[in-house]
Amino acid sequence: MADELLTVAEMGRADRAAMAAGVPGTVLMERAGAAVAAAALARWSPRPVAVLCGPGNNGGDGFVAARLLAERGWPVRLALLGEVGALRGDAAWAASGWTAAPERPVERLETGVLDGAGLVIDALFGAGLSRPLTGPAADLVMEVGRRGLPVLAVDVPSGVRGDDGAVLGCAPRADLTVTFHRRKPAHVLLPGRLLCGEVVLADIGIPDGVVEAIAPRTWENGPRLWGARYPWPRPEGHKYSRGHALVSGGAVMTGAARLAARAALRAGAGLVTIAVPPETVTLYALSLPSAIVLPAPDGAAFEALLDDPRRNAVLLGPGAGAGEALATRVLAALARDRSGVLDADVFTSFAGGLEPLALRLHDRWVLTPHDGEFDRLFGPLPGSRLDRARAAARACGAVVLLKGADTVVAHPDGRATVTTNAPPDLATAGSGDVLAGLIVGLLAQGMDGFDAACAGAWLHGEAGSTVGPGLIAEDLPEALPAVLRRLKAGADA
Ligand SMILES: NC(=O)C1=CN([C@@H]2O[C@H](COP(=O)(O)OP(=O)(O)OC[C@H]3O[C@@H](n4cnc5c(N)ncnc54)[C@H](O)[C@@H]3O)[C@@H](O)[C@H]2O)[C@@H](O)CC1
Ligand SMILES: Nc1ncnc2c1ncn2[C@@H]1O[C@H](COP(=O)(O)OP(=O)(O)O)[C@@H](O)[C@H]1O
Ligand SMILES: [K+]
Repeated sequence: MADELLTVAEMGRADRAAMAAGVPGTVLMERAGAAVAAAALARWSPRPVAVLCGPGNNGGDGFVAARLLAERGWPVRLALLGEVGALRGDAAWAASGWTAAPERPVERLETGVLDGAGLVIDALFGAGLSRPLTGPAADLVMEVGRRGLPVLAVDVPSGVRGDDGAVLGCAPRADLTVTFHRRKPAHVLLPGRLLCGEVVLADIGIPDGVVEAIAPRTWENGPRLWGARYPWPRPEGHKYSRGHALVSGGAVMTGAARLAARAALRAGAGLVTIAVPPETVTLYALSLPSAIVLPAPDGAAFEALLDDPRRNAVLLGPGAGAGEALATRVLAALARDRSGVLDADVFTSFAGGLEPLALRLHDRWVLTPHDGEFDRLFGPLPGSRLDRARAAARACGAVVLLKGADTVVAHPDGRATVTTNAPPDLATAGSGDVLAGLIVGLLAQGMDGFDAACAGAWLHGEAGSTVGPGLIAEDLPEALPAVLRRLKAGADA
């Protein structure tokens, strides 16, 4: 499946470009409807179908699918929101193909159309959804849910907004969603992703050059985006050529930096130094034999460690304790030519204002807030998670990774990815510390900020899926070798 995600506006441009290149709209619609019918035939045994059509081109796709399933002998009932006479353009053409047979009526959109149905094809609204579902459309969607009927959604489940996956009013929970040419953000962002079921991407004959011309800025995260630049160890390499991460460890919440350091080592950093309060050296050293544990009693001692240019990537925040001392360490790291990750308590330490950070940050730094930390640092920004992460990255000049079940990574230049492989088992204490450690480990090996954030988020999700139920944060670094072995086998192929 292609990784690009097209906004509704970009998809509109793709449709128009295809038509300008000589592919008529009716041909695109015929192929879209045929893909829907084919998906129904592939997934379900022959059964009575209720096709719910809306007043636009999404409804047009429904008319085509209805005709093709009826031609295959499936009992099909079709109901339309509005009047056939009010349909325009390609949708009117598609409706005429259905009504050409006198035994195929167009029913009013009322719940009775569901009687006897073993499958619902939801072709009410797709890209054109412009306001919340109300009236008969909402009634039908609610009734489909009450009856527990299987649903095949055309493009998106009706009520789900294509650009952000938000539900306007209500939307059905589909078993299968057939979308066209490229997926939209709604197929990967929550709650939309959870309502789509399985997503099938259908080729409707829009030439590939069209996507290149549109140059989309959003992708589903995966190794195809960054795998070619993954920093695998080289035969002629040695530990000093694999980077040296410096992790700042706290006095009380010592687990956070230990988890992060272990993840940085597993991600392949040649060396990891943890700078810790002197009274905790033994504790850190005993639990992490492969890390270098050095005492840093104060800010000056930490700066002395930073001054060694071989320590090329820095992690600040996990378990650090919010306040002036942490803020000073962050500004000291940013004053030097380093890359790094800012996480956890850093966001509280700079909650008063972004300016001191924004003045010094650049795109070899990655900020990894969850939603609460994000709002603390950037304020309550409007829009989808994609919009908000992009605006934050632009505002601070660094890569922003907004954590969650649909983690977004955004670069200040507007590129963004959505990560879809993270299981809910990752919602456990310390799992974010492991993510921060993975990213700093990759930065230490020379990956750029965007690649390191994307690769880190993806590896984190894969490690989480490998462990599955019962996962605790300690398991994640240990799951990494198997994940990396699989990644390497794919990358080498
Ligand atoms: N040539 C094309 O443009 C193609 C379009 N395709 C299909 O066309 C769809 C987009 O078609 P449209 O742009 O016509 O949009 P839709 O069919 O999604 O809906 C547009 C219509 O619904 C109305 N509407 C929006 N929200 C409403 C609400 N909550 N309650 C009542 N009415 C509402 C709008 O005023 C408009 O009349 C895609 O999702 C896809 O399924 C496919 O056939 C592929 C080719
Ligand atoms: N429901 C979920 N599904 C998938 N991943 C999740 C979910 N909830 C949280 N996560 C992931 O778990 C990690 C939690 O990080 P964080 O909130 O910083 O926890 P901690 O500070 O305890 O380490 C993040 O990577 C986040 O994306
Ligand atoms: K739909």
